[in-house]
Amino acid sequence: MLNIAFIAHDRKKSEIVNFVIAYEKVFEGHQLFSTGTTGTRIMEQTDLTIHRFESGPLGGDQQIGALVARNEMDLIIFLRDPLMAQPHEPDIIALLRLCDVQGIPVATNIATAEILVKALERGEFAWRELPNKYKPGVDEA
Ligand SMILES: O=C(CO)COP(=O)(O)O
Repeated sequence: MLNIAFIAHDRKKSEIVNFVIAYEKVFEGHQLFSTGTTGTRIMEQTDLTIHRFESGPLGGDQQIGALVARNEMDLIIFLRDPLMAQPHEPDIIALLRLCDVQGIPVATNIATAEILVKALERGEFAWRELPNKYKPGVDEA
């Protein structure tokens, strides 16, 4: 069982709801998390149970980031709105940065989300369940 998070900005909410409906069977065996409003919207339209954190602007991205920092989040679908400024932009950047620090698969658009969910469906996330997972590292300059 993997930990999966859903996050979508307001003009991407319908897109993420439709995406999760389409792959509900794939997601139902996993532990699901979301920011506040995204989770409410998904639960209204599916039978999934999602642990909802605060709304994004109130700290929800950071709460998900805390799990990422501990390498406890396995996959994030984060449909960002690239055409609208967000008041909590620093939180969004921080979350994506932590995903890169830990090597967490994160989709920020629907095309990547499709590819990752198909990989999930095929069982290609088994490496996330290994005890040591991915060990982040950097090359010295
Ligand atoms: O703003 C968000 C992510 O940055 C999403 O928050 P909500 O799901 O509460 O709308």
